[in-house]
Amino acid sequence: MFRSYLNPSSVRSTCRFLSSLPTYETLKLSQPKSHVILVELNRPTKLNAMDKQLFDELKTCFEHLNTEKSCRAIVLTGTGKAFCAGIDLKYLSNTTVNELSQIDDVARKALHTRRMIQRTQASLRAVDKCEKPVIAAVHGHCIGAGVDLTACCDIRYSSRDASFSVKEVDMGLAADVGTLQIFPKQVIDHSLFRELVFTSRLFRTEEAQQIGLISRVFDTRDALLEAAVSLASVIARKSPVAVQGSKINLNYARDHTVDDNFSFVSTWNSGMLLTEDIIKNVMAASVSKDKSNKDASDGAEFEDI
Ligand SMILES: CCC/C=C/C=C/C(=O)SCCNC(=O)CCNC(=O)[C@H](O)C(C)(C)COP(=O)(O)OP(=O)(O)OC[C@H]1O[C@@H](n2cnc3c(N)ncnc32)[C@H](O)[C@@H]1OP(=O)(O)O
Repeated sequence: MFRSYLNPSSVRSTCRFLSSLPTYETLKLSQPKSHVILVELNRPTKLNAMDKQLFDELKTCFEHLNTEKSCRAIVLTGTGKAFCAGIDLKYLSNTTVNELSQIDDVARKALHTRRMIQRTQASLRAVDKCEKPVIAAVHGHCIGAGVDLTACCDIRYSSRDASFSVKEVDMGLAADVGTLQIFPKQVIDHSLFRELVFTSRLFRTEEAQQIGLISRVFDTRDALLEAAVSLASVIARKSPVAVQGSKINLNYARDHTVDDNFSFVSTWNSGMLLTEDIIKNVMAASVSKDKSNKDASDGAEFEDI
């Protein structure tokens, strides 16, 4: 299906790029447009539930894409009928019951668990820390760690059939890989968000939009993917210095005080304002003015980083 997005001019760079990509068992990668990478969680028979291998591969994949020059924007979705049904319950019980039963000392049990949690956090944080914008395209079930994963994405779109649950309270735990750590800095309706966290109840796109979890909803999955890929392509045509600098500054601002944010960006831009991309944008804008183009960066082509 995604091959239909390819246009002849991007085919050569697509092939060059794809041949250099590592392959994964639990992820599927493709390049639907120039500089856009589609990452699909790929355990469809388990509704893309996340086991150790998927967590590990997710981290490796996003760390790779972070420095991959041919990638400027990423769409993250799931194969099959769901985005993600959360942590793999077999993996969870293996790590929390079987492995711990072989350790006697309570402190050592705690440290073993802590390492497992931190490993899982590092996997999802690789998405958050990736300097290329990540657009989540959510369809079907999005449960537990699936919601955590969307919290690590920059933009979240869904299809109308999507349903969500912050399932962790029903599992007897506080969500620890994104939902409670990132969303409180982003959601609009904190009262509804807390209700959804405390009850674990399933909610649909209307409430997901109300709290600000989802920004746009599409009638079908095809329309969702087309919109997500097309948005990624718009972003990928912009100056990567500006886009990646914006993501770095947005994440920094989320995690620091206003004073810190102003200080950080002054230092950041003291170097970044020297980029040739500014000249290219100014020139493209003056040309586009003549031609009444809407998009100032239309026509400008930027070097990969
Ligand atoms: C330290 C780490 C911190 C992380 C914490 C994370 C916490 C969480 O993620 S809590 C949430 C855990 N997930 C769940 O509780 C969801 C479990 N799944 C379901 O309730 C149902 O599958 C669902 C309502 C999503 C869909 O139901 P449906 O009838 O449409 O499909 P099923 O026949 O149930 O599922 C199809 C096959 O997928 C397997 N599967 C689904 N979810 C999981 C999962 N989370 N882990 C492992 N496997 C899962 C399901 O067993 C079916 O497989 P099979 O039996 O082989 O056909």
